[in-house]
Amino acid sequence: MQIRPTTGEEFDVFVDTLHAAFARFPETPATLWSALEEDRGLFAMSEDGRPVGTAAAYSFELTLPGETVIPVSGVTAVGVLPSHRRRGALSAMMRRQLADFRARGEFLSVLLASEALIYRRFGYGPATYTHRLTVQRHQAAFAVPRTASGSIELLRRSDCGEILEEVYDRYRRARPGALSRPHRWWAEGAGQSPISTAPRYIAVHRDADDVPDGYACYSHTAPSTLTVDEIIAADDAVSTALARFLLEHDLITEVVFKHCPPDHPLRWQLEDFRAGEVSGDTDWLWVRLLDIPRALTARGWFTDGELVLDVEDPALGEHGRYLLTVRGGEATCVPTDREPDLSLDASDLGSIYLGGTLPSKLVRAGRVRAGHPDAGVLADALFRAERSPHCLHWF
Ligand SMILES: CC(=O)SCCNC(=O)CCNC(=O)[C@H](O)C(C)(C)COP(=O)(O)OP(=O)(O)OC[C@H]1O[C@@H](n2cnc3c(N)ncnc32)[C@H](O)[C@@H]1OP(=O)(O)O
Repeated sequence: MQIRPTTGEEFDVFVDTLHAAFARFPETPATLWSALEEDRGLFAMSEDGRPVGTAAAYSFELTLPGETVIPVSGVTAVGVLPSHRRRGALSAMMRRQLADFRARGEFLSVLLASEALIYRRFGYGPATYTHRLTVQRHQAAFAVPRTASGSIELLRRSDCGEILEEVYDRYRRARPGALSRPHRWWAEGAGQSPISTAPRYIAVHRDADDVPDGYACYSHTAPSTLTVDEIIAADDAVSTALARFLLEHDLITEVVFKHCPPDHPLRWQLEDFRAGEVSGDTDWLWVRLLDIPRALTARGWFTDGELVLDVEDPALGEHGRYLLTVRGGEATCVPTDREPDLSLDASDLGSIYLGGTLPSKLVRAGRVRAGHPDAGVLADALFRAERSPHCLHWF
């Protein structure tokens, strides 16, 4: 299967081929793909010279534990026509992408997986998680006092100017697992709400100096339901103020918070713990390390320690054993021939990298081999992040 880059003039053919892979028709909103980067698309070509598969990548920044911000490629728009599946088109595009990402000097790539069975073979592992929280409004009395000072203003999405972009950008730099939303996305209204300009109400929180420091994007989705696309806030106090605002909405029986991180405190703030029901617990960002020493030394670390990792990477045909040493928040990572504490494959390393998946869980699951009984919990302490990584950007 021949793989070739797309050209700027082929955007329509690219989107048509992608839509056919998903059995969608062109009425899918045109803005959904409008942030695609012209020079980062690939076609898989059939023998008779027709495009039968697509893949692309966005240029994002990802925040690592310790508030380090790094460039990453975000794999997207992957599709192969149903008539040409299981002949290696995806595998050929993935091989090409991994080589391209390394050539760009990147040491990490990320994606959102349409199905969980597709991407492990290419070295990606689920690394951040998200869930939906449905709160019955009439049971939602708070058990904790109000702490945020400031005010809330109600706007329509179309009247927000650059407020959302600025608030999101400050938030994402401090949250492990969060991706940038490049200006191009906001300018194009690309992707999903609130970047897309689909009708939404936006509750903007401003601090005591009137500077926006949080927002909630929501709409009325069923006769008495408010669905919240996202709450983005500088800190927990602002996030709670926005959640209170939504839960005080008259004529509403339930509020659905679509995207909550695993460490979301809201249920613990309510008098009635059962007023909030968790559902839709799912993986979100999948991570793949392209250069293990660079990736391990780039993130922040919060506990001193040493760990020998033996990593098998079948997709790249590579194998390495590394000594990771953390002292005072700084890590070194060098090849070693010491006996491994953990033996794992690249996708499981991707899963534990941001601190959102406990290594000991993967040991208990039988995915990762521990060299001695304490290895799993030792790795848990080492890999933990300052808070659970979370990503809510759709791409
Ligand atoms: C980041 C994103 O964009 S996510 C979106 C992914 N796209 C979609 O879900 C759209 C619908 N699906 C498709 O277009 C195709 O089925 C794809 C892209 C998932 C797979 O493309 P193909 O060209 O058929 O994959 P390819 O032939 O390279 O398969 C490689 C291997 O993965 C396996 N595989 C591929 N797709 C799947 C799947 N959905 N479930 C389980 N295994 C799969 C194949 O069996 C093969 O295994 P093998 O190496 O053991 O033989």
